[in-house]
Amino acid sequence: MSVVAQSLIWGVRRRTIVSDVSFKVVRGETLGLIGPNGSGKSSLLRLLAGLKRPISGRVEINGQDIAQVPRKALSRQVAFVQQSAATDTNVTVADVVRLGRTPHRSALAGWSDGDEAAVAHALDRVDMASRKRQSWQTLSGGERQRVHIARALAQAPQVLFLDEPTNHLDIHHQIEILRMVRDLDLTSIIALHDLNLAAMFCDRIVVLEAGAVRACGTPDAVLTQETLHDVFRVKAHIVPTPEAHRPHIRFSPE
Ligand SMILES: Nc1ncnc2c1ncn2[C@@H]1O[C@H](COP(=O)(O)OP(=O)(O)OP(=O)(O)O)[C@@H](O)[C@H]1O
Repeated sequence: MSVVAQSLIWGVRRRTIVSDVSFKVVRGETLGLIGPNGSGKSSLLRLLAGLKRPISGRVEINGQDIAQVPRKALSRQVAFVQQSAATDTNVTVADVVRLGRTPHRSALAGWSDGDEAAVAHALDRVDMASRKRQSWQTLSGGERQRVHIARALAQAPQVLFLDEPTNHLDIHHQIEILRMVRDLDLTSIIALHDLNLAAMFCDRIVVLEAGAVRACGTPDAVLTQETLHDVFRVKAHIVPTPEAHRPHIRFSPE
């Protein structure tokens, strides 16, 4: 499914937090959202996922204005992995992932084999199948993050929004999760702080600065010395890699 942001504006009181943001993500694409702390990445993701209403502008998913789509129908299409999603503590890992099936169930239908298979598959994808009976409360931060991703996968969305999904993850699981998201047959938009991971796994990157789009394009077009200096206030060398459009950034300590 395609996602289109059209002149999105959002803010609180007199402060504009998302400032006239427009871009298009095509079906199957993995878009990275990068920017300094407070640049508006989470706010923009929430607008795109329909969790916040813009002051003006609109979001279209597959050509449909999401403001016109009923919430349950939207949650069959769109899943959102939040930065620090709260979860009731007195539940098992499998219970948390089962919640992902909610949009697909009617009040009358019981829990089906299909639901159970979706949960098992999602747990498998994030390498947590062996922990399904473990209490949520006893998981490490990285394991919780992987279970939240499994919940989103169990939702069987066509568009996946992830806010800093690699927070808390060790390097193996950072790479595994981003590789899995890239290879899923769906459209994904991921807020990331690690610019090298964004370069490795995103087809295109949007750079946000003070709520506005500063640059948008392939990793090599966007991750330039100038942008890194101006937006992130760091000195860096951009090292080409054998993979087209996917540079490696070497940060300079000075
Ligand atoms: N509901 C709100 N009320 C007031 N200010 C808000 C609200 N939501 C977001 N902000 C402010 O808007 C700015 C952007 O926040 P947001 O969380 O979108 O940034 P971010 O780019 O995701 O940041 P980070 O990289 O630190 O996670 C921040 O300065 C934040 O304090």
